[in-house]
Amino acid sequence: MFFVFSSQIVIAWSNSNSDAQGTRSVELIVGGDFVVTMNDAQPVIKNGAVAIKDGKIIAVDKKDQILASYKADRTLPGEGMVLMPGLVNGHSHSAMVLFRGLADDLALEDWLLNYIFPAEAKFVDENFIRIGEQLACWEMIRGGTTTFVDMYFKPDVASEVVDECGLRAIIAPSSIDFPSPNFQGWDDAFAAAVDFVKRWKGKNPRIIPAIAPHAPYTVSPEHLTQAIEAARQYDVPLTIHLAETKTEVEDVQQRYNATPVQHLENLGFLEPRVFAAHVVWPNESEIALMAKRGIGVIHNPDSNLKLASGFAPIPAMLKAGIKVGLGTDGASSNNDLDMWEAIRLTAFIHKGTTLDPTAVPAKTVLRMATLGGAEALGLADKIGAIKVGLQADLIQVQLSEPHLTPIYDAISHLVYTADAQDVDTVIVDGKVLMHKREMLTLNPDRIRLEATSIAERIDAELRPN
Ligand SMILES: CSC[C@H]1O[C@@H](n2cnc3c(N)ncnc32)[C@H](O)[C@@H]1O
Ligand SMILES: [Zn+2]
Repeated sequence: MFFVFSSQIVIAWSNSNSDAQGTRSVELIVGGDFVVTMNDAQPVIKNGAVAIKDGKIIAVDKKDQILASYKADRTLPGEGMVLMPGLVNGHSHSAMVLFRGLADDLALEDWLLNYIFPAEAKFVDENFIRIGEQLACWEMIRGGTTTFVDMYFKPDVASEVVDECGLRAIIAPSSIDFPSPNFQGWDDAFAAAVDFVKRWKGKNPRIIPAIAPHAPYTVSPEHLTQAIEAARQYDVPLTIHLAETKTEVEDVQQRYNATPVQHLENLGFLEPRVFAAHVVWPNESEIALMAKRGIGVIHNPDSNLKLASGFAPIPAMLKAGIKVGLGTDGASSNNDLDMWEAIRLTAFIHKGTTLDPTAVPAKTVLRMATLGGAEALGLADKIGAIKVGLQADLIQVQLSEPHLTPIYDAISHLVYTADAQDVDTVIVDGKVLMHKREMLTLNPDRIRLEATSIAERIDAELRPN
């Protein structure tokens, strides 16, 4: 009988009736042949499933058990698939996808100063950001990224696109001491960034505003201090490029008589709300310092290799206890937003540079791409694992392709073999953004057309013949 007086009684009734097929209502049940949770209490569940209500994970168990206990509006059983947390791209400049392939085979300083900054000054406007952000979100959803950090321009436009497509993002309008699109220099760029943070803080649970001074070699010590003070005042994350190249280390050393991480320490800048991209060239004492101060590090192996920046000492950072996540950087230094490639490169290059096959094992890399990234970004109380109470940011990865056959170990396949095209379904906050590889919140054909027409205009201006 259902004449009950509270929902608790309904639950008690349903639990006491072992034959009841799904008696507790949920929005969604998602399953997989392997559920890779990133939760040490139940690391991989064979034939598992997750029940989702109000966008949150409310149960994780064997599929039979979940189906017996919950009645869902929709079930995505995930036969022949892995279910895992969505990937966290901890560093990108999303709309730079429109500069993909524009300037290759250059070292960072040459690439940035002589090609990218001038192209941004010329071409970045609202339409560029809107279409670039849509293209980036399409690519990220297609490849299983559910949260990303966007350090770029026009944050209101970027946030609108993120809101519409359903992804989760930290939107970090960058401030720099030089003129940048729409700004004369630091003062107006930083004022606009702070204004964005004030307006967006707490506004949308999927969009977290942040402060982002570009780097120690492009932002003065006074301005770096302003940046961290604003991040503290508004209680938001702060992200920065740090110790990316040897040239930066020499430059900062010469100007401020300290290496880049130490320079930030001298300014009282380092604290857990800070996460730094790259950190390719820290010395031993700086690694210890970053661990002590609790800052996050985002490793971008594709970009560090392509721009010939070097190999970040990730094994030493992990050993020191630093929160390390993975990122792609912008698509102009990668040249894509594919986290699977970042995963695989991380797993491979550190074995090669240390001559130690255990330097960064598969499970550690997968953790960096999910929970480790969430920790570095300060979001581990919300995302990064399949665990009761966290937001339902999940992906199903198809295992039936030849390169994934046969399967002994799901984590091995995810790290050493799978790629972006194998992602079948993407869910953020319990909402399905892609299913059977079909985009549900973005229009790929229109985005492709508009991106192509922007690129044609850029090409005609840069290469008139
Ligand atoms: C000021 S917004 C962020 C700026 O960082 C630039 N950028 C992109 N990739 C890198 C990188 N790897 N290192 C430093 N700056 C970068 C972008 O082109 C943009 O001008
Ligand atoms: Zn970057």
